[in-house]
Amino acid sequence: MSVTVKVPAKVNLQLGVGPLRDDGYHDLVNVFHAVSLFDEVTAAPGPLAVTVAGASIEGVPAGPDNLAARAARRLADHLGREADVSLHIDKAIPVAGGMAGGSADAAAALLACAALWEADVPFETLLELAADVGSDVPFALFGGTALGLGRGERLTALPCAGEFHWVFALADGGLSTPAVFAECDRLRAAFEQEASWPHESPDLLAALASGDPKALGAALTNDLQPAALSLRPSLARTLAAGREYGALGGLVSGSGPTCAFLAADAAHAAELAAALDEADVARTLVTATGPVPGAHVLP
Ligand SMILES: C[C@](O)(CO)[C@H](O)COP(=O)(O)OP(=O)(O)OC[C@H]1O[C@@H](n2ccc(N)nc2=O)[C@H](O)[C@@H]1O
Ligand SMILES: Nc1ncnc2c1ncn2[C@@H]1O[C@H](COP(=O)(O)OP(=O)(O)OP(=O)(O)O)[C@@H](O)[C@H]1O
Repeated sequence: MSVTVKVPAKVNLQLGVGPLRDDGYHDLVNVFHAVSLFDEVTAAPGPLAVTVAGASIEGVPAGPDNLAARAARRLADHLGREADVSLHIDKAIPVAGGMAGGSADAAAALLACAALWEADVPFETLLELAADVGSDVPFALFGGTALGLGRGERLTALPCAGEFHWVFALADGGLSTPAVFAECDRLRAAFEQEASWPHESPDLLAALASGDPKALGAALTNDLQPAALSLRPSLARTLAAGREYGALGGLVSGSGPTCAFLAADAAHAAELAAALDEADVARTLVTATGPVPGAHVLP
């Protein structure tokens, strides 16, 4: 018997970063949006092991350090049982790309193990266990569009009308999330910018609620973008090309280096992806839609 869970990537529509906390994290105003790029995680009985397959999986640990294995151990601890599960990850979400691929696999592993072990774990408890594994993990269970406060783990669903069409420009190599947060702090100190408490953007929330892509494109913001650009200056060219070829909006996704561009509809997304491909400003271009549901067991 085995259980397979499908889990989406995310893009951050607003990422407001507050001051550094004593525990090494930053308080965030994090508007998450789940998009149709998916990993699949399959759990089967056996000694704890992780295998990974996919076209671009360099740097993904196969073994106990994989976030999926950490999630399985966290659930096993909670249930007071052995983490006797063999996990296989089929990866399509870019690695270290700012789209929460590892967090997605952790969320999928929690759900797959709960089903495999026939453990009746309430959704609220799964969200708490998810937050112990990483700040982005609860949202991968939650899906849709949501506001994340605290480290990003305190979630509230946001109204979102219709479907948005995205183009993702994937970069060569990843960026380390802690390094990008540290660069954000360094830049703020260097330019004597006081980190203020972020607030939800009313324009962004209104654009989501009305399903207006033009308004959403104009309201996208990411406080980590200057830090990602500082560590990876070539992203400035990618973002400029998106603007030049008519994206309704564009930004670095989370800690980067993936850049996300909003299109008016499916045809516009395909055109934009082709133009950016031709301009040679990214390793590869993929189109996706959002919002999509969070992690779920496949029949
Ligand atoms: C950039 C985002 O992807 C936006 O959704 C997330 O904030 C990152 O979430 P994540 O990858 O799950 O990050 P975690 O594994 O929880 O934390 C990794 C490291 O990122 C930094 N970190 C993360 C989240 C947060 N709110 N403040 C931080 O400063 C800390 O240095 C932390 O040690
Ligand atoms: N299942 C996994 N998939 C990808 N990376 C993993 C996984 N488990 C552990 N890792 C490690 O975590 C690092 C970051 O991977 P991930 O793909 O989650 O980054 P990310 O998408 O930038 O994350 P986020 O958007 O949450 O900041 C990888 O470089 C790898 O060393």
